[in-house]
Amino acid sequence: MASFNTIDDLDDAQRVLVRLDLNSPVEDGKVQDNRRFQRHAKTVKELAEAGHRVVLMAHQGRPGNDTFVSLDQHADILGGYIDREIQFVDDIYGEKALDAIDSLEAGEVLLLDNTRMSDDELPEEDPEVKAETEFVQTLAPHFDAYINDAYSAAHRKHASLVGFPLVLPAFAGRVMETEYEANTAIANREFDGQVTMVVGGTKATDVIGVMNTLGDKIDTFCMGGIASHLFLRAAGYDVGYDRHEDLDLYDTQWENNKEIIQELYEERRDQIKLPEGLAYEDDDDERAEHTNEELNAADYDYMDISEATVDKYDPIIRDSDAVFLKGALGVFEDEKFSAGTVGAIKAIAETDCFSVVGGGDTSRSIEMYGMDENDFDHVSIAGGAYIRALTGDDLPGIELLIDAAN
Ligand SMILES: Nc1ncnc2c1ncn2[C@@H]1O[C@H](COP(=O)(O)OP(=O)(O)OP(=O)(O)O)[C@@H](O)[C@H]1O
Ligand SMILES: O=C(O)[C@H](O)COP(=O)(O)O
Repeated sequence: MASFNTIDDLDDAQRVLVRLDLNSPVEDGKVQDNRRFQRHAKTVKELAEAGHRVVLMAHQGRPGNDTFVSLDQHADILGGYIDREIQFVDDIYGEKALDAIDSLEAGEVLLLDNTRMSDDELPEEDPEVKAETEFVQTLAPHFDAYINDAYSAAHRKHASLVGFPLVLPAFAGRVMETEYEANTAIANREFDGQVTMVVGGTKATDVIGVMNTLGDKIDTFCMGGIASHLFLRAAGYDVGYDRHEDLDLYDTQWENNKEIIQELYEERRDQIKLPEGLAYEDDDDERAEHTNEELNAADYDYMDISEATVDKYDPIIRDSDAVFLKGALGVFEDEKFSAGTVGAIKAIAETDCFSVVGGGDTSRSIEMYGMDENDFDHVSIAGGAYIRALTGDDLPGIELLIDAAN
């Protein structure tokens, strides 16, 4: 396996700039604690205890979304995991940020504000272009080393991820190391028996990517979440349309992908298991269900797969030698709509198979519903990056760390 330098290779008493992925669900303006904080805390704690001056960068949401918030709450949550204060500055590379960076003492930790508040961060561009941005050029001279711990964002060519490795000595953090090793090993692994992929969540392109690339390696796809609605629509059912102007879950994804969804559905009909029905909230705020024939996209938001679908997927999972899950099968954050996700995850946990659960949001369901990370071979805090690793795609953020080591 190709390799990179890690924090074991750092010189003593360095000024380190560390990229984490603390991108989290936000409910009513409140950032929700999750496994990303817990995992990254290990890297931060180790660096601080070793006496480095530690400056952290991370993103949250995207401009225009209601999850696009400042990182002040993130500093408190992360600090709780490492039992030391994490200072926060509401600036990224302006005078305020540079003053705070330069006054840091050995062993102290400072979090800069949401990297996506800088116009230099988001457009996906080549590393050489990102390295020339004001963002990178202003911050880099204040540091001895750059550490990338953001495996789950390594598929993005953003300034904080691909610009710095060209101008500073670059190292991998502990999360980067662990996820890279686990996901690369998984991508190359062969299984004797049945291999099942349970796919859900909100990002249809992730699901399509996996089906296209791994279609011959995976025996069965059990479908839930938004992607299942789009495939049900390809199968002729009345579902997968946007009902809310402010929530673009379906129409754009359908417009951009309809040919490929229809083609995949035709070509792989035996492999693709679709829901038998979907659940919605009735007038008494209770869970109710429609069979596929009863689906009515004009009047209902469908938020989970039906109980009959849970029963259909259960034996498929239990008969498998390997199960990969990416994305939730329903809106598990609301207990009423957790049956699909919890049913699948419980069946995986109880089966003696090789199992991987992936997805930043999805992996939260494990603790929420009383299960344990140790019930699975690997729980990845990455979503898009995990999918790309499974399909063998290179992750630019990691390629640059490998280049830096050679
Ligand atoms: N029918 C549905 N309607 C609306 N949201 C849904 C539905 N089914 C699943 N979801 C949502 O999908 C989310 C999880 O999937 P998502 O695509 O965000 O991937 P993820 O697992 O968090 O990976 P990533 O790290 O890429 O974000 C959950 O928060 C869940 O509420
Ligand atoms: O949560 C994620 O999957 C990563 O942080 C990447 O976020 P993005 O999909 O908004 O680029």
